[in-house]
Amino acid sequence: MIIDTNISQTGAGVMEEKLFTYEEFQSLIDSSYDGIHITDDQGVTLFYNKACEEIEGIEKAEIIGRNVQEFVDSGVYPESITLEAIAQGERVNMFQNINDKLVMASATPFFNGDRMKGIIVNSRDITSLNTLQTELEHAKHINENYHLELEQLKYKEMDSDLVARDPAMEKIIKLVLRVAAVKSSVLIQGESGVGKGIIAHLIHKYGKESEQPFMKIDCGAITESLLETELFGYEKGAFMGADEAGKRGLLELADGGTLFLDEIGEISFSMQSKLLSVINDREITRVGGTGKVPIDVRIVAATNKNLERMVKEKQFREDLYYRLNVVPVRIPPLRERKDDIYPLIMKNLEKVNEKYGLDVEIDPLAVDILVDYHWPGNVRELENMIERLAVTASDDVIDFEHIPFEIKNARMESLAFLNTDDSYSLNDIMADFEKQILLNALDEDRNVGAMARTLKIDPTTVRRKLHKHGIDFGK
Ligand SMILES: Nc1ncnc2c1ncn2[C@@H]1O[C@H](COP(=O)(O)OP(=O)(O)OP(=O)(O)O)[C@@H](O)[C@H]1O
Repeated sequence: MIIDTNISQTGAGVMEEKLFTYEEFQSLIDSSYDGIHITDDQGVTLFYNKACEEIEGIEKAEIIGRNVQEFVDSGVYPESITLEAIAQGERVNMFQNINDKLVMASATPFFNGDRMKGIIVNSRDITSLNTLQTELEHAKHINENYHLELEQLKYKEMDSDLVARDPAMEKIIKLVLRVAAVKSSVLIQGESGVGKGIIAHLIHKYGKESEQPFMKIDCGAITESLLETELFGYEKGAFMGADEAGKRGLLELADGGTLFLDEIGEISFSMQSKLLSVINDREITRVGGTGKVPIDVRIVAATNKNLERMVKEKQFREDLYYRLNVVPVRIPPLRERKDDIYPLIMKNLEKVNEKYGLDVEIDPLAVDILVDYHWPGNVRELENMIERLAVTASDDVIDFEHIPFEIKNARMESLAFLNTDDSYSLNDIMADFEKQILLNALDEDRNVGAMARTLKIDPTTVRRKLHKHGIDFGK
């Protein structure tokens, strides 16, 4: 028992067993939260409840007795689920955009024997569900960001010496905090003095193994045989002059923690193979020994060389490169993160003042010039420069005249182009400017692709312009 097979527009004979009067039935379906829309087998509306009025924005009086096709024709319905169910002779489900709402609808034919008598459509406004889901996702996103920001606040408090004010550097810190949480190998690339060492420390410090040892070795600073014994250790009597008791290598000493391989681009091919076996097998053999010692170390490597190019030129093993470069971190040179320069100047001035018991200040014009400078030696050069300026400044103020000629000159050179004389045409000035800009963007690697990205022009144009200005750019 629900709907009389003699269902009609007037509602006469609605209930088979007269459990409800027509009015009772009407108020029953009106109390439904879902929209209920009943039509005959042609799509003419017989019932239309209150929820439908709210969802679809159509008044009952307007729709009763009319064919739903009219509402499709007038654009109220994008398409009619009722007509679709009539055409198919079976239930149809659909999501529809009606009345600026997202509506989930289901149209079910009802029959008298084999003969279709009409269609009943149930509809539900799921806009709010959708909004809720979006809000939930948004909240999750905010939550993640808060988490990261909290981490960053924590790092700012703990690493008050580390400057990362520029958005480029902030991005790196976010990445570093993420990779710190997992044990993947990290390859840090960047010019000399950009802070690769400081970032390697940060990865260890924020990792789960921060209580475990952090060991560092500069692979470029020692001979191959020394590097081998330093890394792998040796058994007693392994070679002449060896320590009687043998020695544990850094890979063993860093067990459970981090081994920082600085200047990884400097290691020989045979050393590369040995390192690759260690990473693959997670065990080592000491020099002069035969036994295997298991190790569990996170490898962080750094280089100022272009390892990718070295791989292409067969100077670095490709398999080792991929093993090390699981998470690549590229630290931009200081000239590409100008927002860091001012805080670095102030921080270093404060450090030098404290170290030598000084009270030196810096004149704003001097700051301007230092911020404008392209710092080829990056943060290390800046640190040294501030120390030098602070300890030699007369009257406790670093002034314009204290700034070394080469730094002032770099700025003057660029300004000089603006001083035209009769023989100097606009084209000459522009050409000189262009050349200077190209020279500034030219990195140690002479990488045309990187230059193109920095200058936001295509590599062919970079090549053409370098050629035009007679700048040597390798390949
Ligand atoms: N973001 C920074 N904030 C504060 N000091 C920094 C920052 N980056 C680098 N430094 C300082 O600059 C100096 C050089 O940094 P670091 O040795 O980490 O550079 P690097 O890239 O490893 O250099 P290299 O390639 O020559 O080994 C260090 O004294 C370091 O403390």
